[in-house]
Amino acid sequence: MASQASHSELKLHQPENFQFNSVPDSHDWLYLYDHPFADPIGPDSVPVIDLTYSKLIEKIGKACEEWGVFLITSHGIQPELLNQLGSQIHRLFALPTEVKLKVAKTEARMPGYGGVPSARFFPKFTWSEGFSITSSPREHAQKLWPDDYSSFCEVIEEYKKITRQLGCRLMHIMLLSLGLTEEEINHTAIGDSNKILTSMHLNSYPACPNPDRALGLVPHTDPGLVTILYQDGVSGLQVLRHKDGNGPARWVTVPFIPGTLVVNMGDLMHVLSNGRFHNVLHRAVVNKTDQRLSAGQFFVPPVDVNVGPLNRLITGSQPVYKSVPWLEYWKLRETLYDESLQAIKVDGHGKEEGEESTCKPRNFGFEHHFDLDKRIGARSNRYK
Ligand SMILES: C=C1C[C@]23C[C@@]1(O)CC[C@H]2[C@@]12CCC[C@@](C)(C(=O)O1)[C@H]2[C@@H]3C(=O)O
Ligand SMILES: O=C(O)CCC(=O)C(=O)O
Ligand SMILES: [Fe+2]
Repeated sequence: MASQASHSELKLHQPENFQFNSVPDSHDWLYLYDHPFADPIGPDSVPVIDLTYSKLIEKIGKACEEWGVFLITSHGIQPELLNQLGSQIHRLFALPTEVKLKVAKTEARMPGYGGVPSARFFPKFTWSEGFSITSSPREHAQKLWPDDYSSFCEVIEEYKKITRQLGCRLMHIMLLSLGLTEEEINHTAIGDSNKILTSMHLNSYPACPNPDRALGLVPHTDPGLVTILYQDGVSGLQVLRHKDGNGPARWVTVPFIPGTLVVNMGDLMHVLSNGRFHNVLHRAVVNKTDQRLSAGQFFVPPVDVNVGPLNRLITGSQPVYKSVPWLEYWKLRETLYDESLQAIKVDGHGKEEGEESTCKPRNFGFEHHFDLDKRIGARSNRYK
């Protein structure tokens, strides 16, 4: 059970409690315009890949290398299931705060209602609520809806099962695109799809009185292999685009296209591919009129598996990263955040030109107003 202290802190920072006409200082970000916003039409439009395409392997490989994110259509998940997922997420976040607090997280990485672990590296609160699901949601659902918890569980379980197969299929295609044979794929850390682990995180970004000043989700890369993201009708996900050498880094909005799902590369896919696949930096912004809902499904290998550049990719060339157990990398992420990849680089592979820390400067221009160490302390205490 979460302590009273964490309950009151969580409650204080839930946007639904804000009856203000403007964003309070605790949620007021200065850093939103660190990079310009791209025109989403033309060369800066996120690739959309129909999974029934011919030359699918090449198309997926290209999108992984050039973008690190793409939208998929014809993925085989019934629109009805996606609609049900959207309705259940809506039903969850529409519950009164006191009810949601019955299942508040006791720690950032635990399942339940609350924020995301990466938020503690940032000086301000985000305009969002979250709900993490690591195994079955049943125990929490029973507390939220004692008389009707099964519909939530059934939809989540079904969606998890189907997207799990989809994610494993996509990762298989990604490895084929890197030139691996079926035999070689079987010997990789992710060759056995039965061993892949997944977890889910549901997000609600309430409409915000001043979206130019608030952020839905802090800029981050996903630490694992890949993520499949469902968005329920409103766009808000932005990816930082700078890989094509064409102009300065810019935030590109991933459009909402009905029936599509977003796929993005995490740090481990970047490592496995010896830096070829782009672990895309992304964040979520909010808007003035609509609540936005999303659901991320995160794919990771078993904790004890060693993750390093694939043998096939380092024969004849230098590995860019060391091979480390996934658990070790995960711990590095917990402390170093956006500098964790740098920590496992093979000596001699310094920062690439143009490569910058994802959230630099750490104080986000708040140095005159803000003591970030205190904020990180306050945020971690929330889970104590
Ligand atoms: C299920 C999980 C994956 C996640 C950590 C968590 O325990 C709960 C939230 C998830 C999320 C969402 C935002 C980005 C992210 C990196 C974070 O800080 O929290 C991911 C996490 C992850 O992939 O580790
Ligand atoms: O809600 C979104 O669009 C982004 C979610 C996300 O990046 C995450 O949960 O890791
Ligand atoms: Fe993410």
